[in-house]
Amino acid sequence: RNGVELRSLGTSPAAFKEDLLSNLYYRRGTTVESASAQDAYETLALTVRDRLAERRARTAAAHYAANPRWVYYLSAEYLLGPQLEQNLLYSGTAEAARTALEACGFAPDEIAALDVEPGLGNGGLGRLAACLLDSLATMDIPAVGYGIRYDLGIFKQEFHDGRQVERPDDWAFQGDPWEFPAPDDRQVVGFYGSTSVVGGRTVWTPGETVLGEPSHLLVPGYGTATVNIVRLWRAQASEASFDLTRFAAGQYAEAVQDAVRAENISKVLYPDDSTPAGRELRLKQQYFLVSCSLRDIVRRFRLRNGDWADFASKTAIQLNDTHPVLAIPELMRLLVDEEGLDWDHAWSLVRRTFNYTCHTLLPEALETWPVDMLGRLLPRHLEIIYLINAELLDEVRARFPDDLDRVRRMSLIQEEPTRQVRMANLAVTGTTRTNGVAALHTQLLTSTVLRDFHDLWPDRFVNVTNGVSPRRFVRLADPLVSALISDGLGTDRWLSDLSLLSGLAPLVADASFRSRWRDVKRANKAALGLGDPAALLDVMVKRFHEYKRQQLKLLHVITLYHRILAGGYDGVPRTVLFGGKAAPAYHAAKNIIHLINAVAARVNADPATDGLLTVVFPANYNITLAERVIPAADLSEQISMAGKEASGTGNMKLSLNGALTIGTLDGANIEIRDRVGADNFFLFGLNAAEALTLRSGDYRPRDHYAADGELRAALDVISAGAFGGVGQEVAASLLDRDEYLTLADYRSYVDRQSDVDAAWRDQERWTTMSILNTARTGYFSSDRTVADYLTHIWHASPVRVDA
Ligand SMILES: CCc1ccc([C@H](C)CC(=O)N[C@@H]2O[C@H](CO)[C@@H](O)[C@H](O)[C@H]2O)cc1
Repeated sequence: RNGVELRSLGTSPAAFKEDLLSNLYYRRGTTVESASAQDAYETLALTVRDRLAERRARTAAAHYAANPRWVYYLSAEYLLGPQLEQNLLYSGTAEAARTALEACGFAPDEIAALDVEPGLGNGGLGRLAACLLDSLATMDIPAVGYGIRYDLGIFKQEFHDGRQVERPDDWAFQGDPWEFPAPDDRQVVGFYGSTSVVGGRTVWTPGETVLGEPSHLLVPGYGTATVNIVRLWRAQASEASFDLTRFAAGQYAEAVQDAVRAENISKVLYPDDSTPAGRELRLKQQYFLVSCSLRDIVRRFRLRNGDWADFASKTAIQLNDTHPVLAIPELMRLLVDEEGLDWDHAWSLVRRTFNYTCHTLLPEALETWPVDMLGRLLPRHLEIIYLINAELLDEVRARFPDDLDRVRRMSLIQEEPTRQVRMANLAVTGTTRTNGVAALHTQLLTSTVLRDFHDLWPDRFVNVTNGVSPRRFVRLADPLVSALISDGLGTDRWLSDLSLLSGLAPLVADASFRSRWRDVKRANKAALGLGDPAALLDVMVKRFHEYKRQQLKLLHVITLYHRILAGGYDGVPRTVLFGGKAAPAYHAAKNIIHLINAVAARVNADPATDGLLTVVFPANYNITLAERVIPAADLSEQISMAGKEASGTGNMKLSLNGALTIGTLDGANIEIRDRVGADNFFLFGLNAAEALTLRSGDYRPRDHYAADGELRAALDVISAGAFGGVGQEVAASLLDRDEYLTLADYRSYVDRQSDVDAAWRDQERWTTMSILNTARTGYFSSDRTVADYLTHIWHASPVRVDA
């Protein structure tokens, strides 16, 4: 644009080294001789970032010229992972960087270890958002991710006497070289206050305002010039908030209290991943994200478009679960109150602009907000929600006359026991498409929690099965298997077309390929350094939740221990690895963590288990650790109660890295099994319908306790306090309630584990199954997921960016 030519940065090692040195001097203000490792890291990051920023400039120019239809992804969470390795790979400068660093006397691995990961998410939902952004850029789709730049990310997990202890995660303490602050795009966000009608228009006068300052990170595409962005908002006090009078009077705390109050909005990520904390600050965070992002989206629309009628055709906004659903009444407010559009026109634009992804089936995870809290914080939005509700219920009454129960169930307002706004109902009502994240999940959504809405608007519901980025979770995490795959296929094009993995299937007949495949897995286990690399590495890594049933894996461990103590043990040597955090207020999950560490201490200390059974639980499971554990795994534990795990994405990452799955017919496990073949999947347990029947019938967990000696022994040893008196409440809740049918699935699970042992003993058979798991799970690429979103929901097209 305006004929300004961008000088392109050289890609040669010499050019890279030259830039690294000049950045060290001019941007870091130090010299090679006196530079610290942190200096080297920051300078390296800037030098790599510059090369991506050059592509970003070209991308922005191409997008401006194309005036395309945009995909905007609104998410309260992003688990982007460490940025350095990714940006070295995507900029093609990994080798040049290593040579330049060594030439300057820096140790590349020491420098890379300084790369912190922005832990701006809890688990599956946050990581999916990051994988989708990676695929959108790789597929040249004009897209922006919007989120919150929390000062403190997901807590750091430490174990003290086996108990989880949470430590604040001040991830940007050293600053973040990858982000671009953009203070000139600040937005003003209002809260509280009141509304009045002036000249037929409603005016909201907020009681307080804060500023939203954006900074963005680059989201490079793989194997293409496109570089999109993710824009993260940080709350700041409006300059007027510092109270000089109070300061002069020595009331220092009071002088800054408004500023602190404002900044608190983006201070910390809420560490819950199932039960909403229901705190007003969380609601403030959600509106803060929505208000800043919609204003920025409208600003961008106006750069190239003048007619509101074009807004929906130029803008597809995806709501990542209910957390950003206030965007629906907020856009109505902007269009009706600020832009003066009439209600119906505004409503049709809003509905055509938004789409909603639901990520859960747990009733307690579906957010509702107290009417009085929402009405106090956002008075105009509550009015708009009431108006939307009135129209909805008119439609319901017209379609299902005299069905008061249905009206009560579908209302956006829950009346009993307290008046609450149902965010999932608002999400379905105010969007064009609602999708689940796996076939079973979408089917259950439309037949249970959202059944009424499916009855009213069946075509609004569509399934889009999750996926994962093969660049992050195969190429970056597992360079050894990536090299072997490229060698086996004779190309590395599989990295942008994962369906090519199917070309590996015939290689199961090639004994040398099988042996190289085994060597890679063993090398990855050795690199992980947890347990004997020759042992079967049995991995369960995910957030702790009783529906995911880490407690079932633990009962299996205790059963194996008992079998070893009993003598004549014929199981294969096994290392059982747990990884994952529990929400700080989720005591049942924290008790399970405590018990796992107590059992591990006992099993690992007992010489009887040497060479047979080891239990490891590395603390602080995050993307960085996942990238080390997943390539090393032989067995993937996906053992949730059927009908509870919406999809799972760890299951996909582990299969793609050649781990075999033991699992239930839940979430995406079903689709993984359908693709890898029943012979290459260890299935067990009740399916969703059977589980629901048992759960809603008179399920008595004690019957299983009474009927199964090994189960009884495992529960008794816990209840007896044999593991340092830890975990008795875990055993008690399994015997009394067992909400997630752990005891009902125990026998089927433990017996299937014996089949795992049998398969492992035949290493050629195991390796064949492992190669077939990788070969047949190309479908679970987030590129395929994005292609499905484009076909069924977003309808956006790629814009070519010249290299
Ligand atoms: C309000 C508290 C809260 C916060 C986060 C959530 C998320 C929806 C929980 C989550 O991460 N769900 C997971 O999303 C993944 C991506 O779609 C799925 O693969 C997992 O099955 C699902 O548990 C629920 C409730």
